[in-house]
Amino acid sequence: MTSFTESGGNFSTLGISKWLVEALRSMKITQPTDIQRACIPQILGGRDCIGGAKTGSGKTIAFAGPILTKWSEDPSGMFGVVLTPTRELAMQIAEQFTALGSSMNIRVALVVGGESIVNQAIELQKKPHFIVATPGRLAHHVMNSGEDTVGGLKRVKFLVLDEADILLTDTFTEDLATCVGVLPPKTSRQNLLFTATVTDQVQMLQNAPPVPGKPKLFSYEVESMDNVAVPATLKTTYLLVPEQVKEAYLYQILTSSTYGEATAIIFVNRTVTAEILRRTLKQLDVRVASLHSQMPQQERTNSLHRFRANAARVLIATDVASRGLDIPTVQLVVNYDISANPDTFIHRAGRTARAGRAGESICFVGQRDVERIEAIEERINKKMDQFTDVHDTAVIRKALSKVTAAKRESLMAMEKENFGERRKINNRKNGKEKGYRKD
Ligand SMILES: Nc1ncnc2c1ncn2[C@@H]1O[C@H](COP(=O)(O)OP(=O)(O)OP(=O)(O)O)[C@@H](O)[C@H]1O
Repeated sequence: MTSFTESGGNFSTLGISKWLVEALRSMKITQPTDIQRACIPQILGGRDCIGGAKTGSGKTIAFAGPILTKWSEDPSGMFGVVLTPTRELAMQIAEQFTALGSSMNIRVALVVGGESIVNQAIELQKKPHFIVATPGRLAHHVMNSGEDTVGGLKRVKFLVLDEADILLTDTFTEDLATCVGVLPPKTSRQNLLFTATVTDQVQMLQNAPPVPGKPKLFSYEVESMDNVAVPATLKTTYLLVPEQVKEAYLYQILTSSTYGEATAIIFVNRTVTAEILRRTLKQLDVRVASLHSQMPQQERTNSLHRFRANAARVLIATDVASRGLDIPTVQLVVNYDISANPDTFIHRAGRTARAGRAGESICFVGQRDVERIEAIEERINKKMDQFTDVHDTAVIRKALSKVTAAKRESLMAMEKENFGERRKINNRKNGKEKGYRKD
């Protein structure tokens, strides 16, 4: 059974407020998914909650629904804080809260890196109902602003860690502690953790002893019948590709009769690869945008807008785009590079095949990637099929020479613009790029 199978009940019977049921209905959301059905009543009942469910299965409404219901009973002061690992995901969640709560005049502050600190402080002083933030930037405000700006945090009723597994890694420990340090004590707030990949750190919290004076933690993982960790509607394939001709294969796929119109995200491991690919594909007239941590925030935001609006149909991205982004039109995810962490595959591939839709993931496999693919197959409990839509001779004949020329020009332009040097300076300023930056 998938999370999108209807199995009775609706949002009203789960306890969601009438105004919010209406708001959901206007978005054509009427039947709760499994994770929503399980978690909403428990959260409304005052329990902390750890929710694990596949990508695209509706975790956001599983927490937004009950929080907004509770808030509307007493819509004053700062009510909740939602923390996420990336800026773009924070933007998306802030937009969702704003859209859902618009009829109730909700005020949502977005507090993320790369945007004006002063403007954010002004927003915080206006006492928004909700703060959606990346931990680094919220920690900055906590440490550098006065009571008038962050004092309201002392009274929030809810803390949400979305993509909890990554927020519980070392990268975020310090900032998370700073943020949580100014919230009310654990016993006086509800803590909600959601993730598609329940890691050992998340499990440790599941097994934590009960907090005296607090309802027992509710921990729920949606079980799939087949035990497969990716959506049932996701087709997973691999393609053996020699390192030197990866660009040509990618170009061939993106311009083939099957995928020539497809909306696609291409995941790479390094910002420099993203930049080379973006420039190369642009020269070859593919409508392309990119998203990585070496871009100024305004460019990141513009890129994502262009991609969402289909002004670009291919997005080249590092793992800043692998978590949570909900772009229903994405049909294809290419793992151009394979990540060393199998969970990363789950999140990347999860940018397609969302909410019961079909989608496809292709992994480019070089000689050194074989073990990584095996680890992914073991993690997701599913064997990938071989991708057969592209043929070597056709690739060589049609694509290689023009792709090589376009790549050469791209590299020359990047050298002229000093891309590598700028990257090193940025890395020194921000801590080394690991897909996530402390922002
Ligand atoms: N009950 C529902 N009925 C129909 N669509 C829904 C329902 N709940 C959520 N959706 C839609 O499903 C999509 C995926 O939801 P959401 O972004 O919350 O997934 P997620 O589980 O958080 O995924 P990820 O793990 O990738 O962050 C969204 O477009 C959302 O609007």
